[in-house]
Amino acid sequence: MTEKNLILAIDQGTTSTRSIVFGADTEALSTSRTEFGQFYPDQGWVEHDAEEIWRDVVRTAREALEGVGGNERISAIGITNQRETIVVWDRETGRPIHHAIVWQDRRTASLCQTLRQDGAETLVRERTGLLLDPYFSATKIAWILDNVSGARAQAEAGKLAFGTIDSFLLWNLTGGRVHATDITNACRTLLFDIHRQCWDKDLLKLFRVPEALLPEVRDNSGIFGETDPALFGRAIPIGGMAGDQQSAVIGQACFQPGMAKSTYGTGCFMLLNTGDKPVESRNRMLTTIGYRIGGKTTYALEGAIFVAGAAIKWLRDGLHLITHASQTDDMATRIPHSHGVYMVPGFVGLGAPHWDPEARGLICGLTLDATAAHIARAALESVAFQTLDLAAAMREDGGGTASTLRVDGGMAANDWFCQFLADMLQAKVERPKNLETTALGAAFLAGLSTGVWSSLDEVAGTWSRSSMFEPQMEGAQRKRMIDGWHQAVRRTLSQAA
Ligand SMILES: Nc1ncnc2c1ncn2[C@@H]1O[C@H](COP(=O)(O)OP(=O)(O)O)[C@@H](O)[C@H]1O
Ligand SMILES: O=P(O)(O)OC[C@H](O)CO
Repeated sequence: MTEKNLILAIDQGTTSTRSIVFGADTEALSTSRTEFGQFYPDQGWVEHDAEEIWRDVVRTAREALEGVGGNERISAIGITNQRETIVVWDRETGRPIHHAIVWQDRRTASLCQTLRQDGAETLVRERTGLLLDPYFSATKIAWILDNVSGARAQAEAGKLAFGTIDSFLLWNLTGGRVHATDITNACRTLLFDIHRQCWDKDLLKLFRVPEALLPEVRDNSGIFGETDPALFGRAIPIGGMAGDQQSAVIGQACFQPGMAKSTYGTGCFMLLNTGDKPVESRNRMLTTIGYRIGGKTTYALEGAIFVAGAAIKWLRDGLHLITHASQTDDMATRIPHSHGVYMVPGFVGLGAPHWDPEARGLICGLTLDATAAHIARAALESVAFQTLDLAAAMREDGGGTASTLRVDGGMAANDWFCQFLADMLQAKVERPKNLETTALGAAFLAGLSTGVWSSLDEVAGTWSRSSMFEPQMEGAQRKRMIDGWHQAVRRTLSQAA
């Protein structure tokens, strides 16, 4: 019999869907990737077509499997996904009743504001570790139930299902047999108590979400179900699921308290492992579940920045200053300093630590000798400055100071950025050999449940570094730059900080 020691990881991100087959040595043997449509039906609204996402998942998975000669050696599938984005679908037909509402969407900002004024934030914070912000899922679910004709009544009658993207994919992969999610996705909905680790009736009432909509919540590693044989030629177990940022924690092997990773994709998400205790933040960081394996929960502190690589994408698609994201590396290197130009990429408001959905972006400090290179450099710098703000907040929260930050995601390929990040953080920045850390994390979770890897220690042993960046910048220059950044941020906030 052929040995089954390969894992198919599905990484369903905000702008792209990837399927990657990994070997037991963590090498990516075959990859298929596709970008998909972003819909902006109104100001601050962001939607995806969940059916397009599903078709892309099937196509890329089939292509990745073809790259390794078919499904014969596949032990399991792991799923990782953009978090907080919601889908509501009809249990009978499997069809979504509305486009997916994406984590970046701000349409429920005023509802969040009303709930805050009514004093609901304390309850939300205590139970979920999160804040009342349109970023999270609950208000988006309520929006669909209130705006799609007949949806609320159907939801109450148990005819509809809600899921984050992992759950929607699992439902479809299993031919509509399994309605489940994993704990890292559940804990981002605003409906889940991270201490008791269950859906919370008070929160369901607060957000007016009927319980009949909800999926079952499971550990990150374990058999969630088997694929419909019609999809990939045989039934394949789905052995692991996690939200993409937590999956990157696994892929970066940040298994010890005090270890931190930052993923630079569309947004940037920094997670610090805080061990088996949730750390409450005084600085508007999120307390979240890092992973739960074998019933054992590891918590994390998280700083969420909504725009990281998206600022570089905007230079390309909005301003047409560049044709490839990687050009920004050269542009930033060519000029000796930023010339006092700052960009605050508040395109969809600002996340941690400000949580200001009404803030908007700015570029400031322009003089006639500023060039495209200064703007490109300011965009890269803004992501490092934001990471610095997160690190400072986590330090004050007593979450510890990571002397080393492990980075991944598309932007982490940029050497100039990684060096500037090390300079700002005054910490070492480590880049792993495999930058597809998110997908690798999902592969680890799936492979742990089917015996491809036997323990987290074995997984940690596979991590290896490709580059290390150490702080070099002189103190006074660093301070000047950081002061300028904070002045620029103050100008973007909707209410003076
Ligand atoms: N060399 C680079 N320098 C700066 N930004 C980059 C570079 N390569 C990719 N990016 C940015 O990284 C993002 C893509 O990263 P990725 O991890 O694929 O994101 P996601 O999973 O959110 O779709 C894009 O927004 C792109 O602009
Ligand atoms: O698609 P990414 O990689 O930017 O990740 C999105 C996050 O999960 C949103 O919380």
